This record gives sequence, structure tokens and C-alpha cells, in this order.
Amino acid sequence: MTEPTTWETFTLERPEPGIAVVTLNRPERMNSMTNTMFVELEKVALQLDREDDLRVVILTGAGKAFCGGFDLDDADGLSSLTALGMLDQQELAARALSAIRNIRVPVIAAVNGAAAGGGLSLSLAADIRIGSPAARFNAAFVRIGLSAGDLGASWHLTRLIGPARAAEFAYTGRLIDAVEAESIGLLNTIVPAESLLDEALAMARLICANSPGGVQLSKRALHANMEVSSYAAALELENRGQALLTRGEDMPEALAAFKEKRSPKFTGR
Ligand SMILES: CCCCCCCCCCCCC[C@H](O)CC(=O)SCCNC(=O)CCNC(=O)[C@H](O)C(C)(C)COP(=O)(O)OP(=O)(O)OC[C@H]1O[C@@H](n2cnc3c(N)ncnc32)[C@H](O)[C@@H]1OP(=O)(O)O
Repeated sequence: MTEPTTWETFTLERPEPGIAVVTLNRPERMNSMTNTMFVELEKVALQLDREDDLRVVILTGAGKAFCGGFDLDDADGLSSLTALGMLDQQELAARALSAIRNIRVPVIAAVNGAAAGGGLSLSLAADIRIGSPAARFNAAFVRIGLSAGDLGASWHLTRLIGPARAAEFAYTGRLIDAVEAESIGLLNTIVPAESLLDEALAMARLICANSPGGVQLSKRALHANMEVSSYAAALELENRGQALLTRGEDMPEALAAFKEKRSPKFTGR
């Protein structure tokens, strides 16, 4: 395990090869979001995306919340924003969450507490969400005069939990607890609070044991399939990905390992 690097709004740790853990670190403010956090999250996401040896990113929060959304104490400075200024502000935030969503390796959100507003949007930027029993979600936007059309939340919710549940969630702004979140697919699974990070690491290790190219092109295909309009277009994307992988070193290594009844040694080349 290398030494953690401390940014102003989060810490970055590397518990073992191939795994990076980003922990939002403003627990006194429920890890709520500020412009500094957006700038730092975009920077670290772009940095991680360039690391050839990286296989999985885990995103979690320090203290009792995952992320309370935009820092409403910080919002005062924004209340005088013109619409154009607000557009710039929203685009700054959207760039950060887009950078996290588009990291080429899987991102696991270990939801340790409340994910409210932009915190919900942030959890949705991850590919997988595992939660402690304290995990709670709300589209708090409508309670403070904003919309659930926020940082990808409306895009993900309609695809993840279905349009009707997304509508109820978005329009009521009510809290959804971990049990309900798991039942509607907002959480992949619930684990005891004390083992949340260990469970996220265990899932990350499973992913690390697989072909990096296979995993990363699987992520690319799953993301692309949320965009393509037809089954035929999806097949075209999938076919190209598989063809690319068969030209790499990992598939022959996997086949050889299978025959020799040993674990494959993937290189990602
Ligand atoms: C008037 C509108 C201005 C909005 C300006 C927005 C500017 C534009 C920014 C664009 C880009 C970002 C867009 C972003 O995605 C938009 C949003 O995120 S909007 C939603 C903002 N978040 C919320 O509304 C959530 C509010 N909080 C809660 O719902 C609950 O606190 C919780 C997170 C569900 C946790 O509930 P509890 O566990 O019961 O804890 P408490 O409620 O008691 O809170 C404890 C403590 O934390 C403080 N706190 C909680 N959330 C925030 C927050 N978001 N910002 C600042 N502080 C927060 C809370 O005040 C308590 O403090 P204490 O009283 O103990 O000092």
C-alpha cells in the first residue's frame, strides 16, 4: 500500500496494485460539493484514466455521509449568479462527474451514508453501487428550487430504476433507504457498515483478476448501449470490441491458462 495523497477535498489511496480509493473528505459538511471539489475530482479522474496499471476505482465518503450534494453554505456566493453564470457553474460540475463516469476502468461507489442531490448524481456516475445499511438517496434538487436534470441524474435514473420510479423519486425528493434502494436496483447490494470498504475491495479484486481489455471494453459496450438506438447498432459495437480483443495477448493467454489449468497472467496488451 502506497502513502495516501491528500487533496483539499478528498484523499487518494492505493491499497493494492490496480486499485485506487478516492474518499471524499469534508465529513464536517457531509462531504458536500464545492467548486474546488469539482476541479479536484475532474483532475484526479483524468489522472487515473491515464494510468495503464489501474484496474478499478472505488469512490466513498469519510464520516457519516457519502455526499450531501452541493454545499448549501457555499451556495450563498452563487445566489447572485446570472443564468449564464449558473450555466458555467453547472458545466464545471458536469465535467467533473463526466470525467469520473468515463474513467475507462470500472468505478465502484461504496455508499457509506446519505447521497443527496449532486451526491446522488455522483453515486450514479459509478458503474456499481454497494451500500452500508446507512446508505440513503434523495433527489433533493426540487426541495431547493433545482431540477433532477442534474449532472447525469435524470439520464441514469430513467435507465437504472425505470421512468416511473425515476419520476416519483425526482418529483417527491423523498429519501430512499438502503433496503428500498437495493430492491429497485439503485444499490447492487447492502453489506455491513464495518465491512463496506472490504467488500468493495473484494469486488475490485474479482475484477482485477480478469482481462483488463475485456473488462474495459465491457464497460465501453455497456455505456455505448445506453446511447445506441438499435439492437443492430449494439451488435456492431460489440463485434468491433470482440474483434479488437482477439488481436491482443490476453485472450491467447487465457486460453492457454484454461488448458493448463492455471490462473491466467493478464497484461492488458
Ligand atoms: C437555494 C439554492 C442554491 C443552490 C445553489 C446550487 C449552485 C449550483 C451548483 C451547480 C453544480 C452542482 C449541482 C448540484 O448537483 C446540485 C445539488 O446538489 S442540489 C442539492 C443540495 N443538497 C441538498 O439539498 C441536501 C441537503 N441535506 C440533506 O438532505 C440532509 O442533510 C442529508 C444529506 C440527507 C443528511 O441528513 P441527516 O443525516 O439527517 O443530516 P442533517 O440533515 O442533520 O445534516 C447534518 C449537517 O450537515 C449539513 N449539511 C447537510 N447537507 C448539506 C449540504 N448539501 N450543504 C451544506 N451542509 C449540509 C447540515 O446543515 C447539518 O449541519 P449542522 O446543522 O450539523 O451544522
